[in-house]
Amino acid sequence: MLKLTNVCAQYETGHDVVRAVDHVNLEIRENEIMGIAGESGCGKSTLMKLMYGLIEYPLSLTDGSIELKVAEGGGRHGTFLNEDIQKQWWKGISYVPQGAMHVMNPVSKIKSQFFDAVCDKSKDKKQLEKEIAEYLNELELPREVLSAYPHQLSGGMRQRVLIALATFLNPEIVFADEPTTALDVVVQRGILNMLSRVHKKTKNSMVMVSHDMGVHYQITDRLCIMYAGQVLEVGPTMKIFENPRHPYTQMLIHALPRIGDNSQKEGIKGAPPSLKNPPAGCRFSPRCPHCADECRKKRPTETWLDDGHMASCHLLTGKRRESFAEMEGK
Ligand SMILES: Nc1ncnc2c1ncn2[C@@H]1O[C@H](COP(=O)(O)OP(=O)(O)OP(=O)(O)O)[C@@H](O)[C@H]1O
Repeated sequence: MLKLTNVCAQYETGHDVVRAVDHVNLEIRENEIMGIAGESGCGKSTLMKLMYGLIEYPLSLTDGSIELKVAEGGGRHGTFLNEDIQKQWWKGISYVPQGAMHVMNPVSKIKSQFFDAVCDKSKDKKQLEKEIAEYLNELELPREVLSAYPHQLSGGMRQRVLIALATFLNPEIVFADEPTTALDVVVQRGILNMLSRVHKKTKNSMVMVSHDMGVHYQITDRLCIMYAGQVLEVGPTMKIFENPRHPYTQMLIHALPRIGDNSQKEGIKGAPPSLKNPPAGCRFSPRCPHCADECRKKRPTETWLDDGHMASCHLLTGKRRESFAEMEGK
């Protein structure tokens, strides 16, 4: 339903450009939760903005296309390209941005924020308020939040209100950017449960950006691993956790703490490259323990493995494939 083909996008910053997204191919399917993971600055939020059609200065799309197909129903079906995806905001697709406090109007009660977002003049206000209260109730939020200002709610409650606001009109795709960041683990679990509940009820698709692999493990169906503006691996989440194919993903997963495992966990040495002047070849090669000459020179192609699992690494192609498979088997 949402397809990115060879997408490249950059930010203009005075004299320089930051190539935040580079040749990305990705598909969001019906009724799935797709997770986007990677280190800070790898382009996760930018990719999400592009999928949401939020393409405005200093960000521009320099190559490729983003195509949204909305199914029949509600009089909003059709195919929308790039910036035109904005025509589907709220009803067709919606966005739960990072930082609930910053995106809500601090001087407006939650009720007014719902009325502004829903913006259905044909509906009687009392009826609309009743529907909103019923929806909040379904999501286990008290109706009293409607009379509150954002600062009167806790961080977790504000985030839940934002999710309710974004999903009230039953959009076909919900984008959530770091929905659990800066919340303690108990509140985090509540937010993840709420997202799962909305997903099960509406059967919509969700795209969730998080740098927290634990969050992806708990909630996503498929996972996309980004590094330095590129997609290194995509596949069913469980497959990626059980059998990560890209060395970067392997290192990310091996660095996760596990109950009963007291071994010292090592972080990934080095730092991601600058997106103003990224290295030729594989962008992970300066940090990769398997780096060879071809990795420094040539960008690896996408290699599709079994069951919709893709990784982009020279170890998965040509002669090195067999020796890598042998080494992994040991
Ligand atoms: N408005 C902007 N102007 C210039 N550069 C930007 C802008 N927004 C982001 N960038 C740069 O684009 C790159 C990708 O940023 P992006 O926010 O998409 O990464 P991210 O993976 O979401 O990071 P984080 O997890 O820290 O939010 C980074 O190098 C960042 O500095």
